[in-house]
Amino acid sequence: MNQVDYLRISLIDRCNFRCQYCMPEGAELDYILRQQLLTAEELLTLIREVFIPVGFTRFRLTGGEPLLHPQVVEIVRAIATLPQTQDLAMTTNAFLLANKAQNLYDAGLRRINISLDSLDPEVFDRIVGSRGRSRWQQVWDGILAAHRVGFDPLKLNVVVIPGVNDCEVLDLAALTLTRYWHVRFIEFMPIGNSQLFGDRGWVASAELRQRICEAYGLVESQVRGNGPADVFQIPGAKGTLGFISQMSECFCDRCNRMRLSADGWLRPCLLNEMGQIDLKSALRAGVPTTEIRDRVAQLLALKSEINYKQRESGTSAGTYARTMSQIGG
Ligand SMILES: Nc1nc2c(ncn2[C@@H]2O[C@H](COP(=O)(O)OP(=O)(O)OP(=O)(O)O)[C@@H](O)[C@H]2O)c(=O)[nH]1
Ligand SMILES: C[S@@+](CC[C@H](N)C(=O)[O-])C[C@H]1O[C@@H](n2cnc3c(N)ncnc32)[C@H](O)[C@@H]1O
Ligand code: SF4
Ligand code: SF4
Repeated sequence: MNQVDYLRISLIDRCNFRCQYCMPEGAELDYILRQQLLTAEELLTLIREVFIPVGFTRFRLTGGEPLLHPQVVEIVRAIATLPQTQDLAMTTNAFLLANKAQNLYDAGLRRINISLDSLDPEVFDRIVGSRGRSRWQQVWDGILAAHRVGFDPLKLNVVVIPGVNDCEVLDLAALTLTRYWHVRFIEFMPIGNSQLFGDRGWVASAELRQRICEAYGLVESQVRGNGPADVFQIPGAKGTLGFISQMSECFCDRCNRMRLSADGWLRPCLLNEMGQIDLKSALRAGVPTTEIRDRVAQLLALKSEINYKQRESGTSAGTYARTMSQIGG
């Protein structure tokens, strides 16, 4: 069994975007009430006294949109300075990044993954739900700021939606020719908007690789990371191309992660709701962290049984009580 040492932490379930595939405009979402959110202090207590002692050393801050958290820089600094932290990264939509990139870097964040689904501002705004105000330029400025500040590796996440942005795959791949950026194509999962999925399905990574290979050639490659991407490179390119193929392939047998939601629920598997435990309530009820640690260790022992197993390529993964933004995608 793989060692489970990677914790994806959702700092906040709210978001300033409304991506069609995640939390589409008009969808009724129950946001976590402020008093139900883990405080920064509670989060750091759990990391220091529960997660690190049971073997977690790699952390990713995600959401919702992690940059909306008012103490994001302080949280980064606190986790980055723990001697046991081997890796700390963030996944963000970059809308608020331009002004925060330097502070995050100075606080110890070194790598960042940014969602960028289109190079065409109109298409982008349609995907993220711009509500009449274009968002593309501000996101692009955030990416450039992250590059300038020195985040490395700097990865761009593209959820490929058939008929919406799949025609841009070659242009997005071409970003890696002259830049040290790492573009990753993600198979759209039916977890936030299954209606969109029902209409159009998803595009298999193998098909995208074929298209890119015919245009530019493609060889196997590598980039630092803890996730499920298969990494390739256009020969001679500065950056790499990653393919995250959760619909067409099963990478659950190499699963190395758990997720902590913004309200303190620990979730052993993204696609299976079994086994979750409420760490915040335990902490607030005064349960000693040594006992919470034992509960997490027991869950770790069960994780391989909970890992998603009902995968059938191309079919819906089921319906979920929580969206990606709520779980910490
Ligand atoms: N099915 C499944 N998909 C995942 C999981 N973790 C990440 N993904 C997918 O991978 C996408 C990219 O995740 P990122 O937040 O960029 O993180 P990562 O790929 O783990 O990051 P690196 O450490 O840079 O490799 C997510 O949006 C999901 O679509 C997982 O545990 N299960
Ligand atoms: C939930 S978001 C949270 C972080 C940040 N707001 C962002 O968008 O990067 C994390 C990642 O999940 C991906 N994602 C969200 N819904 C998805 C879906 N239905 N299928 C595949 N990936 C999805 C996003 O594209 C993003 O890369
Ligand atoms: S994918 Fe990220 S940016 Fe888009 S709605 Fe979900 S949480 Fe927000
Ligand atoms: S679906 Fe579950 S078991 Fe599979 S990689 Fe994601 S978290 Fe791990």
